[in-house]
Amino acid sequence: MSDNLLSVKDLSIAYTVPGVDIVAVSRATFDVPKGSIVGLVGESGCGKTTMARAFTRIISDNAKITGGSMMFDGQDLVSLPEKAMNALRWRDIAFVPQSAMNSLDPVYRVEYQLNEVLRGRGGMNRAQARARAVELFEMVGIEANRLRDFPHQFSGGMRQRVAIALALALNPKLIVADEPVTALDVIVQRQILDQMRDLQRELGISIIMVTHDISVVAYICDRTVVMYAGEVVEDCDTATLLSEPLHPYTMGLKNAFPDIASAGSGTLTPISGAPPDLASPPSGCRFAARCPFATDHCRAVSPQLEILAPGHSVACHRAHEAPQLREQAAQPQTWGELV
Ligand SMILES: Nc1ncnc2c1ncn2[C@@H]1O[C@H](COP(=O)(O)OP(=O)(O)OP(=O)(O)O)[C@@H](O)[C@H]1O
Repeated sequence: MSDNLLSVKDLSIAYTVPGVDIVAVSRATFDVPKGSIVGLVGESGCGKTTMARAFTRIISDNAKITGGSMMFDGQDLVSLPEKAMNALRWRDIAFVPQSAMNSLDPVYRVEYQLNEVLRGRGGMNRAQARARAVELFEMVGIEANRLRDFPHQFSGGMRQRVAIALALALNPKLIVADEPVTALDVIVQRQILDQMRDLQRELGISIIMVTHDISVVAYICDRTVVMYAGEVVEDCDTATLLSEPLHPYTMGLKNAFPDIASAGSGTLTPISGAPPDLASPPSGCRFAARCPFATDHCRAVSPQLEILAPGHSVACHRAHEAPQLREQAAQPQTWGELV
């Protein structure tokens, strides 16, 4: 029996827009161990949301999974018939979308929206649904008398808690949360992340946490998958990833974000430049144009994701030189304008 709840292997997802194919996710490979929080981190546009949505198979009409597998509890979500996939949604895999306002309809009271899931999908009767709604609100720290409120009557942080309550409604095994704390101030972020961690431990569920902010993964994730331009470039337990990153992009991300636990002190060094256009990515390493350590070989040949140490994969030709590169990466001048 595998210790992984989800195993993603060589997953590719492409969007078709007139005249071009945008490969938003390219041969992504990583595992989500049972009972763990796994972060998917990378800059905007690197394919995190596309991949996160693929786990529920609710993707845009112009998107297509073009290869690979997603083994969830013994079933491949890529090839699962739609009826079986639909049965898994909410019950086994629940999604918390990027903005809680997107998941809450402003014209309906929150209890009505919980009922849609509890009664509509969970088959509960009125009394069972009411009891479960009260329980869910207690779990996320909101008083039950607020169930009759409309979404606009809640603060941003509370709306996010409601979205988490909705995701927990039918006791899923996996919650996929897309930037669940991004729009919130750092104190509320910390409260919500603490609560997600407590609930995850209490219920033994797994969470995939999608974020552009490495301080969020540092705060809450057991493992972290770093994505760049549609590819997984590093995958490791979070403590090792932060203390001994092997990929220059991970080293750069670490310098670019404040520490959530210290509420943002210290100097930040951004990675200059922008990710490549996914409609025509470069043939070598996709990060080469922004990497202070790139060589001609990096620009010419795409590095494969390889296991360099137990549980630590990286896609970088210079990963074996990481200790020296880390020292240089810690200097802000290393990340000055690249030509
Ligand atoms: N419906 C769509 N049609 C065409 N291209 C799309 C569509 N949705 C996303 N893309 C493209 O796919 C790529 C990956 O986008 P995606 O939203 O998955 O990235 P992301 O890392 O989640 O970024 P963000 O945090 O900004 O949402 C981007 O180049 C984006 O422009």
